[in-house]
Amino acid sequence: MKVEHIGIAVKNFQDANQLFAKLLGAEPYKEEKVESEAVNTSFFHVGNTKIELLEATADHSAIARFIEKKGEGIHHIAFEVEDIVAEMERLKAEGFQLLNETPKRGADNKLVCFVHPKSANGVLVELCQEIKK
Ligand SMILES: CC[C@H](C(=O)O)C(=O)SCCNC(=O)CCNC(=O)[C@H](O)C(C)(C)COP(=O)(O)OP(=O)(O)OC[C@H]1O[C@@H](n2cnc3c(N)ncnc32)[C@H](O)[C@@H]1OP(=O)(O)O
Ligand SMILES: [Co+2]
Repeated sequence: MKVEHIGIAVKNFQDANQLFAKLLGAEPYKEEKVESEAVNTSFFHVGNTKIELLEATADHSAIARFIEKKGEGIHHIAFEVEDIVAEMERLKAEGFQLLNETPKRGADNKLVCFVHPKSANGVLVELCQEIKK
């Protein structure tokens, strides 16, 4: 398992993209709107992992609610898994609370599932499996 990306909740997508481009010395390799999560996302390569910036596109978005409560900042840690269904079964059996019954389509060509922060010491965890072409 490796850290696939670190998700950061931001209020202003353009400003945040410019700031992280300066910080990392590189432009994002991808920008993608994900309607199902009501977010705009951008991705930066950082070594063998990534930074994902997330801006809410609607008030009901998880990112909007997070920023309202906690302000901008680190939102989640995503782990890359080979078989997301098997990992979901394993975590369920270990007593972790999953936030979706089946994998759902995420950004950057992934199937994703989330683990409730209450099950993970206050950290929102995302599992990601690459969708093979
Ligand atoms: C586009 C896909 C992309 C990808 O990589 O593919 C993404 O990463 S999308 C990311 C945005 N989508 C999600 O986060 C979906 C999963 N999240 C959720 O279902 C909710 O955000 C949830 C359940 C984690 C929290 O929901 P909500 O904010 O409505 O509930 P509460 O405010 O009552 O929160 C409950 C409890 O959890 C704490 N909390 C909330 N968010 C986080 C967080 N990101 N990290 C840590 N803790 C979090 C919140 O403070 C509450 O704790 P309490 O002690 O009761 O205050
Ligand atoms: Co993510």
